[in-house]
Amino acid sequence: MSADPLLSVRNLKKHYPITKGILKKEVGRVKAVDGISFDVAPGETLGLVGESGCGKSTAATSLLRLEEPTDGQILFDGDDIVEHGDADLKAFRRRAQMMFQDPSSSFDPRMSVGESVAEPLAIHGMRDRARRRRIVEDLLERVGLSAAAYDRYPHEFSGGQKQRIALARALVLNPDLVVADEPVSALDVSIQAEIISLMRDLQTEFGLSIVFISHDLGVVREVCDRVAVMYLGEIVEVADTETLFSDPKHPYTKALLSSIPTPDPSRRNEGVELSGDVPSPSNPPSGCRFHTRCPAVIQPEAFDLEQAEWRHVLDLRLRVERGVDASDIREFLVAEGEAPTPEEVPDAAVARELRREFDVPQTLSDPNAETVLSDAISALVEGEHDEARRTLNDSFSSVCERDHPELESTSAGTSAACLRVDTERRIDPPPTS
Ligand SMILES: Nc1ncnc2c1ncn2[C@@H]1O[C@H](COP(=O)(O)OP(=O)(O)OP(=O)(O)O)[C@@H](O)[C@H]1O
Repeated sequence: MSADPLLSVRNLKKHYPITKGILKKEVGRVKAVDGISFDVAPGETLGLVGESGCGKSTAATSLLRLEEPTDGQILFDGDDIVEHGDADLKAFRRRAQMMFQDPSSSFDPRMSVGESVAEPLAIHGMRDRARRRRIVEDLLERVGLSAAAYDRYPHEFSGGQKQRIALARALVLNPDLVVADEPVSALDVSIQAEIISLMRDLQTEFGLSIVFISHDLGVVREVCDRVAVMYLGEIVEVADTETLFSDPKHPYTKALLSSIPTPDPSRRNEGVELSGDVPSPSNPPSGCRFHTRCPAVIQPEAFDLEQAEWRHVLDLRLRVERGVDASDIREFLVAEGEAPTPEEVPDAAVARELRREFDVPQTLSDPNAETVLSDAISALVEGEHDEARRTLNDSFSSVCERDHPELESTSAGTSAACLRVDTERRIDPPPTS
């Protein structure tokens, strides 16, 4: 980015307290946004993408101070808006607007479209009603509606038209920044394309910076100059859009990209499957937050397992840590007709079922790893849960669980927070020219 950034977010955090009892004692925190940093240049569109619940909307509302951030700096044109008092905050709100996903709930049904769009002008002190009307009628035309829309009511318009009206309202104060939270997700695909094209035209016309939030990578590719990928409250990769799509570096970005439907039949089976559930932001995993699901999670140097095999072994270990009861497996095998009673189910069948459940091969490709695993499984089958857990933990732990990766520059000239990227960078530093 050549120009000074319009917006610089540094280590932004938003934690929500989890409270209990009538005294509302804090018993934990949802780390919805947990230390994100990024810049947006004048006239640039930055995409913020990630699965549902990763903290995109919280990032949006916190960076506009619609909610108070827990920590961090938000520099807008060089001033930290976290420090702003009421007057400065009001001045900032003229220059930074928000657009929401659902156009239907964005409008007061009792106010005419014109009154709704003109409302920010009135709030910011424009008393002259006729002048407000002129500005709004002009804007309604620029978003592809007619000036006559001024006196009509929101229910008379379709979803796409309402989003045009929402755009007019976001632009009425001639802002420098618009934060758009899933602005086209509620619309039909054909209408989405119209609104995206309109946003682009208006961005050029108004010289706007946009933070564009979406879970839809296809839309992000259409709209954004650069993209920041979020996972569980953190940014894991930042790249210009074309590089992100052609040369993603973070395993999470690769998985997100591979889930986009493709019409090319030869590429349909390239999907990277993510294992495991999305962990809770109130208790995020240690080290790299993605290690519980990452297909590229690093294995201990002592072993040489196939990558997928290692992933499954680690899944089994993480599950054993939470508790696996061999007697449940015995009951299951009785139901499957393996034996008449749980006591009669052979130990070997329990061990086989446990491996099958986690897609772990009946014999691992690395004999040393196999010895450890079979010892641990034998302990588990005999009800020695702690012993099994210790054996697995001693041998099958990953550096990804211990070390938290920071955003580092990659060989593609982008940034990613992954220990593999860090290793690659150290082995093969990018040219410094
Ligand atoms: N007011 C709140 N109190 C407690 N937890 C919250 C609050 N708002 C959001 N969260 C939690 O913070 C996390 C991030 O939510 P957020 O809505 O920012 O994610 P998102 O990526 O925008 O998801 P979506 O696309 O589904 O809106 C979620 O676990 C959510 O449940």
